[in-house]
Amino acid sequence: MRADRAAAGDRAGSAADVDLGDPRRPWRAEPLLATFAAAGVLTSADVRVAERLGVLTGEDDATVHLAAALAVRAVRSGSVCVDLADAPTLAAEGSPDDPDAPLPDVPLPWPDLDAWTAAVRRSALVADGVDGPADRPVRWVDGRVYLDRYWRDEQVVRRDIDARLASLLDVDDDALRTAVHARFDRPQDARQRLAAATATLSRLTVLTGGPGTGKTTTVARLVAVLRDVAGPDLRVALAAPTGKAAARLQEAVNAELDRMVERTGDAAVPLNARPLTASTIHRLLGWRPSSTRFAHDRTHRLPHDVVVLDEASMVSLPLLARVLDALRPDARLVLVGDPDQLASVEVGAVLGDLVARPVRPGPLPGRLATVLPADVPDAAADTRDAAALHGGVVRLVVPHRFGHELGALADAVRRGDADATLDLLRAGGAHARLIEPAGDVPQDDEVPGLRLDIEATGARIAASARAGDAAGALEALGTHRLLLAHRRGPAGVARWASLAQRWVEHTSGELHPGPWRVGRPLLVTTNDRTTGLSNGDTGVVVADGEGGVVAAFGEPRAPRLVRPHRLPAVETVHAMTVHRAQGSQFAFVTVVLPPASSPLLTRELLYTAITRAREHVRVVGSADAVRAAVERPVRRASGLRFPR
Ligand SMILES: Nc1ncnc2c1ncn2[C@@H]1O[C@H](COP(=O)(O)OP(=O)(O)OP(=O)(O)O)[C@@H](O)[C@H]1O
Repeated sequence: MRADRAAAGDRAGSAADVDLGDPRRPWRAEPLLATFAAAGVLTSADVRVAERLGVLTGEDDATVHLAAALAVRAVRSGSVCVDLADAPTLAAEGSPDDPDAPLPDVPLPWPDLDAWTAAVRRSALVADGVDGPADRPVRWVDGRVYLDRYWRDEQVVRRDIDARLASLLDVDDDALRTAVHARFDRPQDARQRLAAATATLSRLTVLTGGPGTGKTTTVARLVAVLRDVAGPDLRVALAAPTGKAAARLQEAVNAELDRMVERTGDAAVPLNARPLTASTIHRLLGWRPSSTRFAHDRTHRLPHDVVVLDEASMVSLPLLARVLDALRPDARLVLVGDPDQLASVEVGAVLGDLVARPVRPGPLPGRLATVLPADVPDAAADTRDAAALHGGVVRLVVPHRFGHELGALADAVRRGDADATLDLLRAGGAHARLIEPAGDVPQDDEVPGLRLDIEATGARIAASARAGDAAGALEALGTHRLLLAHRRGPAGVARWASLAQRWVEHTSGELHPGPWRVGRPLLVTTNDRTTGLSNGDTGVVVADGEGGVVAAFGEPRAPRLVRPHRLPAVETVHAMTVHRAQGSQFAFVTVVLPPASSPLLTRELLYTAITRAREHVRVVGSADAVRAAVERPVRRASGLRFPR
């Protein structure tokens, strides 16, 4: 029906009226854009921005407006740009930010690609090519259409990173070799040695690996190597995209440094200013609530000699561009993360791009071969990892923590092997399990084990919370977590969280009725300077032993206690989205998958969900849904994977 209305508008040759009841749809738009909006490909905002840009630049060609609107849509769905040749396929896959929107069900009037490209390139709205004018809002480069500001961020990243890789720092090979072998002395440490040597020699290191492959351990020890080689006063910054990830990084790095001191003695670890602190990337850059700019930028660089960014898969393209702007050209940047996980909720999949992009041959592999000849991947046997070294990419491959089955399962998903994934899930065993519901969406009585786990976790949390044992309550909070792809709908957080709440209350009863019920699991939903709590932090309300209550957050080993009246906005957390859970791990994870048709169901989503589990994962979903997820890698368009 929407398409009929648009077609009617088309015939009239004037602005079309489209679905007045739906706020996402423009109620008046030019016919071509109205048709795409009616089909759910564009939203009202996409159309409005494109039409406005047309007015400002005097461009009245509707196909150019369509390209601009698709560039806005691309950003909304996490892509940096839209490839015009690919646009029809992408549109047919539905809208990732509105999974409930229907897929286009009528053939859409896509312009002829050659004519469309020619119109875009000669438009006054568009800068044509890398050398096109700097004052146009949209840019076309090799078939890709960008909103210009994202193209500029992409250029910052591309140019800065290429410059970083073009030359090496002045380091004494013998000192480096000695330090690296001293800090990583086991045979299985080969890749970790390589990472530490890369971080010392190169101004860019990309340290990747699946869960438990030793990334954080490597960060701690490479800081020690750097200080051994470059001097104890080296200024090191540790940062992560979220407060929770930063807290985890700080804890893990300092614990590893303590272990090193235990092993080798304080004198052998010249680590000034220990313990090291970690912050969010925003805080490191000097985020100011009243400004759109960070305190540190090209004109006021960060003082650090080394910046380590953990959980780099969650870093957006614009944020990495701001980090590179703020970093001194001679400072080292170490990006650490797992590129197979879900990318940033904002624009870009920059870690994945840096791992996948073709790089020019650089000096690093040759130098590493001199320093650590036995540890450099063999170009004949390990082509991919050997070539990646030119880009500063070191991949850790030995899982040290993961249970055997969980590692194999995560690997099958990562490789896109749906049959192997289903076989491993169906084989059951101690670490993984598949529960296949009768219908498209699981009903609560189809997962009795889930109810028992949620009740048991709730009871453990409540028992510790009642006893005033904050560490025990936080420990119990990490026992089991229910994860979902969607926020709303039958397979969404809202429905499953309220079910979980009913189950928990059913067993434990209302201990202390009201908002600060003892044992209530909390999720912080905003950043708060006063308490230092960040969006995504989780905690528990515990008894304070004096008849009152206090909320406990952070790591069980060092709980942070905050009185309820000082808390920022919080929610009860019985279930969360997979996105939210990124950067956290739980002993036991249950993930409820949406129907196979959901555009949110992707390989990265399933991989991220599975790898949140330390011991066991239960996947609730149809075989079709598992297959759809494994076979659908997220496609985020970006120019970084191309030569220019
Ligand atoms: N070379 C090694 N040999 C043996 N054990 C190691 C090695 N490197 C790390 N480990 C151990 O493996 C476990 C996981 O290491 P670590 O936490 O550094 O991994 P990670 O990749 O950061 O994991 P995640 O991404 O899941 O946080 C730790 O217990 C650590 O002590």
